[in-house]
Amino acid sequence: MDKLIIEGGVPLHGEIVVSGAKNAALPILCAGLLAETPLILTGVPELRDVASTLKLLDTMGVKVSKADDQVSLDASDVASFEATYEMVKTMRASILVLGPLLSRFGTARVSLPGGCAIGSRPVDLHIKGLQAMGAAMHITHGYIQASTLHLPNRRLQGATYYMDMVTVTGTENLMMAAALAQGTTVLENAAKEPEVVDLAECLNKMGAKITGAGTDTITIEGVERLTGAQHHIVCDRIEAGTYMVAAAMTGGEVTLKNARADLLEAVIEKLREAGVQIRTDANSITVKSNGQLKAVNIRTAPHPAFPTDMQAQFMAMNTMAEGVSTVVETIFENRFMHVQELQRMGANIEIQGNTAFVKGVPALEGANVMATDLRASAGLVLAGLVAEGETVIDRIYHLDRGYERLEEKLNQLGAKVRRSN
Ligand SMILES: CC(=O)N[C@H]1[C@@H](OP(=O)(O)OP(=O)(O)OC[C@H]2O[C@@H](n3ccc(=O)[nH]c3=O)[C@H](O)[C@@H]2O)O[C@H](CO)[C@@H](O)[C@@H]1O
Ligand SMILES: C=C(OP(=O)(O)O)C(=O)O
Repeated sequence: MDKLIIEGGVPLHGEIVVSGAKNAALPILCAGLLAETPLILTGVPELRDVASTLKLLDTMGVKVSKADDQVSLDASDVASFEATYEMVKTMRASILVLGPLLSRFGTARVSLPGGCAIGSRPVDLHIKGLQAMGAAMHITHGYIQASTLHLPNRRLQGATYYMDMVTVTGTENLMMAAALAQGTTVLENAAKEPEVVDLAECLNKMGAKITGAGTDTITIEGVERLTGAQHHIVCDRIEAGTYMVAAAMTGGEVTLKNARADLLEAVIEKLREAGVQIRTDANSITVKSNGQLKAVNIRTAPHPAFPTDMQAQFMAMNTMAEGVSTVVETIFENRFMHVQELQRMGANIEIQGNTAFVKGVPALEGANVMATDLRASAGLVLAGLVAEGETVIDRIYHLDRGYERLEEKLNQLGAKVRRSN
């Protein structure tokens, strides 16, 4: 199993290009199922989750071709309407095929994702939303079995649906389902994440009629068919945020190209509060720090508030900052798996319920640590970059799910990172 070995203590300097967003690419690849002619995507990151999604689409009969960051999907001959347990367990975002399959083909069989390291992660709102649109939904043997065969013209029926929690993939699944429904769907208390907006923009290019994406009410006027289009995936704000924290912690100066400050307001605000200098323009962000940071309190919440996907990285930063901070996780009940590992590196952290109390220490120490989920692993990499001596991170396949060419990009900035097996 691959390990990452990091020699800490090198300030990062230079420039890197931020990749396309994993969390935009995955739903948009699934949206390819909706199109009767080829969908062409650029800016698709080279990630394990993207490879898993392409494999899943391939098993359904979608013709997939890929060259560098361009992916072309031809869903004119889909023959299977199933996402098996084997597929869904490697990547829970596979649930995103449910809405497209059901609305275009009237039938879908998708394994329930179940929980994961960060929490229970139910999909009840995806299911209830589709039921509100008239679908027959049955859960049997761990699978969601969905059908529209009893509905007029076998089409989902537009509905108004209030989601009682803000759910990103739930909003995306229902938006894709509603795109081909008969009549108008209104999604209330919808997720406002930039990746939802990117999906809506792609769907509109494919012929959908969606307004309000990026606000908490999204209106989707169903159309009879969707066609292919060309779309460039929005930049990965979480990847950008992770490198921003890396520059801040190591006391360097890093420019991120293809990064959008308007998608990172809460993160930028907190870094400035920590004493980091940040300059932005339309398409890039420059972070400069002397490595002397002040601890900052964090509370995760749906966009535009502070993202849960940046919580572990800021926790790592707080461990070496001056002062005491609280980190409150309100989205996932178990997203503190990095804490025990950071403690192994000398961090002073105490957890009470969904709050971590972090007291900055003068220095972290390199140690052997274990990656447990994607962003927890990113937090450990950041800690390793400033720790004294060598940090060895085991189980880095988690990182490969979401960070394109991580060690290459870090080394480009002067870090000393290598992979070994
Ligand atoms: C592929 C992708 O885009 N993943 C992101 C997505 O995950 P994902 O879409 O799975 O997360 P959700 O936004 O759905 O989850 C938010 C909260 O709603 C709850 N919930 C969700 C659905 C549901 O049917 N019932 C329910 O109770 C969850 O348990 C959680 O407490 O948003 C998360 C929150 O920003 C991010 O951490 C993930 O990186
Ligand atoms: C939790 C994440 O991804 P997923 O929803 O795919 O598990 C993430 O991107 O941090």
